[in-house]
This record gives sequence, structure tokens and C-alpha cells, in this order.
Amino acid sequence: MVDATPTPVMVCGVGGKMGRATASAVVRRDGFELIPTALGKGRAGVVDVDGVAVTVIDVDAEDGEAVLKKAMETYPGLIVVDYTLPESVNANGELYVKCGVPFVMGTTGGDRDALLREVKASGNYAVIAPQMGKQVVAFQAAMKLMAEQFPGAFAGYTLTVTESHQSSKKDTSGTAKAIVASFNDLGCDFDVSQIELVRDVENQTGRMGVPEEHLLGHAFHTYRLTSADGTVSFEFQHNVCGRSIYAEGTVDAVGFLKRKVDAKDSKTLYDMIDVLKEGAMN
Ligand SMILES: NC(=O)C1=CN([C@@H]2O[C@H](COP(=O)(O)OP(=O)(O)OC[C@H]3O[C@@H](n4cnc5c(N)ncnc54)[C@H](O)[C@@H]3O)[C@@H](O)[C@H]2O)C=CC1
Ligand SMILES: O=C(O)C1=N[C@H](C(=O)O)C[C@H](O)C1
Repeated sequence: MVDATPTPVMVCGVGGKMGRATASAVVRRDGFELIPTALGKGRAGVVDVDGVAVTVIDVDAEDGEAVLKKAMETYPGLIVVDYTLPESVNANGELYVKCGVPFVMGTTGGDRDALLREVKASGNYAVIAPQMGKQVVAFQAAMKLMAEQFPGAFAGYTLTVTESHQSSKKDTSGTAKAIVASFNDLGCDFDVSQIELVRDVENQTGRMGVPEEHLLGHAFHTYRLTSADGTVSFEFQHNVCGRSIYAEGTVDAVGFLKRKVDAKDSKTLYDMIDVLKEGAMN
């Protein structure tokens, strides 16, 4: 029998740009319910998400663990989505593990190795990925596959990576970092510190071609490979305007995770390539 109960979702960081976009996608999508409570930082209050009034509880003022546990009791089967900030990633991951709540971590940055290690060791269900957009995840997966199939194929090539995002983005793109890891396996000697970050309007609208109306929300990435003698070059580019591609993918990830929890799957830690492989992305 199909379970008709909607999956309850708490969106931590709902006061921010991605949290708001994701909460809105949860409200729009059948089979999901946005719960009216969320954890926030320094911004207590009520956020209206398309008619759902979400009370944001400031983790600096109240006990986040108690808030989460209460929400888990009130909304059995709760799944948390995290779109907070790089400096909160590890502490939030630890909090969700401590409470035993399944979660989708879209937030980038922090100590990724520690996050993945600790969540995996805990056996807590989670999807953790720096990129939730279906087609970009497919590109990411293709680069990973190429590196697995043809390791070293681009040895001797010079790689340059340029990523442009809204000026409020402080960290280097987590997606670009993940793709650089595949280029490293393909033989390119490149460190993520060499990624060029474009955050100023002049370069964004000029060199990168970002439409003015998307200066506050875009992700334009270019990966360029050039052979040692300069006679051969490759360019991979993905340009995203707005945030709906990530918000929709996040809801797909919540649905995927819910099915894994219900099935008591022996694997508990996933990324978006797992979600894509299962055909679980709209
Ligand atoms: N995985 C993906 O596909 C995507 C990931 N992102 C990532 O999402 C993150 C958020 O980005 P934006 O929404 O643009 O940032 P933002 O600055 O607009 O929003 C962050 C929100 O999180 C809140 N916050 C900070 N620490 C918190 C904590 N400990 N607990 C609860 N709330 C907390 C802030 O008060 C703010 O409301 C970034 O790491 C970004 O790279 C963004 C787009 C897509
Ligand atoms: O902060 C953003 O906006 C984005 N963050 C993610 C990243 O760091 O790669 C995904 C996308 O680039 C948008």
C-alpha cells in the first residue's frame, strides 16, 4: 500500500536565499509538508513561505537539540534540509546525528572529510552534496566516470577554473572543488586554491556574461584544459541563473532519503550522484 502521509520537512536556514527557495519548492511539491519550525542563526522571527508561517528559532538563543527533538516527536518521519553557512556545516551535521534525524546537507564548505567521516560512522541517514541541480550533477557524474575510466588522460594539460557567484557567496564553489577532484584523477596538477572566484559586478556582467537580473543568484563555471604545446584545448561550461534547479533537486533528495529510511537500507550516506543514478530526480 502506498503511504499517503506527506513527508515532513524542516528547512534550516529558511531565512536565507537557498533555504527560502527550497522551502518554497517543498510547499509546491505533492507528498511533502513544510513544518512551521526551523533553526536559524541570529534571525529569530517568522518567515512566510507561500502561506506557511515558519517560526525561525535562533540557535544562539535556544537549545537546537531540544527544538529538533520536539519537532521529531510532533512530525514522525521528519527530514531536515540544511542550507546554512560553511561555518555551520560541521556543528549542524553533529547536531542532526546526535538527534538521529535524517538530513539533506546542501550547505557547502566546512571540513568535508570530517563531516563525511562522522556521518558515515554514525549510521545516520543523509544525502550530502555541494550540488543539487540535476543536469549539473549529471555533468559532475560524467567527469567522475571519465576519470575512473581514463585516469591520467589529461596528464600534461593545464587546467584553469573560473567560477562566478553572487557577491554574498564567501566560499569557493563546492561544485567546482568536486569537479577539480575528477580533473586531478585525469592527470591535471591543480589545487582548489587556484580556482578563480569572480564576485565583482564588472567582471560578472562583462567577462562572464551574467545577465544583470541574475547578479544576486547565479553560478557560472568554466573549466578550460590546454595541452602543453597549446595546440589542443577543451572547455566545459555550466551557467545557472537563479536557484530553482537546486531547490527542486533538494526535494528530490528528500524523497529519495525517505525511501531509504523506510526501506532500512544498509547504505546510509549518499550523494546526489546516488540520487540521480536511482532515477529519483525530476
Ligand atoms: N548544494 C547546492 O546545490 C547548493 C548549495 N548552496 C549552498 O547553500 C549555502 C547557503 O547559501 P545561501 O542560501 O546563498 O546563503 P544565505 O547567507 O542567503 O543563507 C544562509 C542562512 O543560514 C542561516 N544560518 C547560518 N548558520 C546557521 C545555523 N547554525 N543554523 C541555522 N541557520 C543558520 C543564516 O542566518 C542565513 O539565514 C551555501 O553554502 C551555498 O554554497 C547554494 C546553492 C545550491
Ligand atoms: O552558493 C551558491 O549560490 C551555490 N553554491 C553551490 C556551490 O558552492 O557549488 C552550488 C552552486 O554553485 C550555487
